[in-house]
Amino acid sequence: MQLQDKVAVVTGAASGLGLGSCRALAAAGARIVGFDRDADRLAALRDALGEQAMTAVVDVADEASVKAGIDQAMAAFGAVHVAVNCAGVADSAKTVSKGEPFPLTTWNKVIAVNLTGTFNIIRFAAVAMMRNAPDGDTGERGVIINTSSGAAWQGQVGQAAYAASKAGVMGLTLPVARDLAEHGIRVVSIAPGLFDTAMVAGLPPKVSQSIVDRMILYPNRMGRPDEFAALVRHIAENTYLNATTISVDAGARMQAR
Ligand SMILES: NC(=O)C1=CN([C@@H]2O[C@H](COP(=O)(O)OP(=O)(O)OC[C@H]3O[C@@H](n4cnc5c(N)ncnc54)[C@H](O)[C@@H]3O)[C@@H](O)[C@H]2O)C=CC1
Ligand SMILES: C[C@]12CC(=O)[C@H]3[C@@H](CCC4=CC(=O)CC[C@@]43C)[C@@H]1CC[C@@H]2C(=O)C=O
Repeated sequence: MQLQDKVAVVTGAASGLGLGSCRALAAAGARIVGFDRDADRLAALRDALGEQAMTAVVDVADEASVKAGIDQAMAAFGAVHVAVNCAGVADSAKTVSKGEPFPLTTWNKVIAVNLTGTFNIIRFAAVAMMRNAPDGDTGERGVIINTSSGAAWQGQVGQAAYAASKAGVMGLTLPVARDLAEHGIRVVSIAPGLFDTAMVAGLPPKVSQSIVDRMILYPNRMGRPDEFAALVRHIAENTYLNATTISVDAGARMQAR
């Protein structure tokens, strides 16, 4: 899809990979609709991108909030062509810790934001995309890009909920692409390795440094949000990519424990 003057909804837009995606899609000429639950940092995004962007405080886990956000995007820009799911949380706990089972509040939160939140955006964005005229050459009406994680294959200690949510994102990619193919809508997920964002800044430095030192092949550093965003842009522009999950992880391979 040619991105010039298209409308891209990005969740998790106030930080990290979502913010990087907003910048890259805007640089390609798209108008940006940034969703996040962090109102203050959304204001900074709007200030940076000016009239090319609108923002809305949206909780992706909340159906009514997502519907209202997509309605706002339609009212402001008249269409949705691209949806990028980056909103996510990484709360962790061991399956049993000090004799106590994994708190279900933590499980439910992680699944609600990472998995149900992704599907909420997919559902409402797809309805909006179906209203687009098909592209004259390709028949394309839209593209949906989700963020899974290397943890979908190789979750670490304490990551049962996070890894399950990200495996869920990977798992829905093919059936949703099948559902939407007849409407000219593609669905592709990305499985990032370790990227330098606020989420990773929340890890103990020893943990992130040990992943970088021992588990990343080359280049031996964390990824930058612009490197993730370059892949988002490529997926949006390359109409032949569909129904798959692409890793961008510098060859990260985790040890058993
Ligand atoms: N940074 C990394 O190394 C990796 C990140 N990921 C995934 O990439 C995505 C983006 O993460 P980062 O940019 O690293 O994190 P981040 O913490 O910098 O950004 C996440 C954004 O999501 C927003 N958010 C959280 N819950 C929300 C909700 N219910 N509704 C709306 N917005 C919400 C936050 O306010 C924040 O702005 C996440 O899904 C994460 O799981 C996956 C693999 C590696
Ligand atoms: C740290 C975190 C969860 C993970 O363990 C993954 C990491 C991204 C790089 C990875 C790739 C893999 O193949 C294995 C898993 C992992 C090390 C994730 C970034 C954010 C996740 C987190 O829990 C943050 O707090």
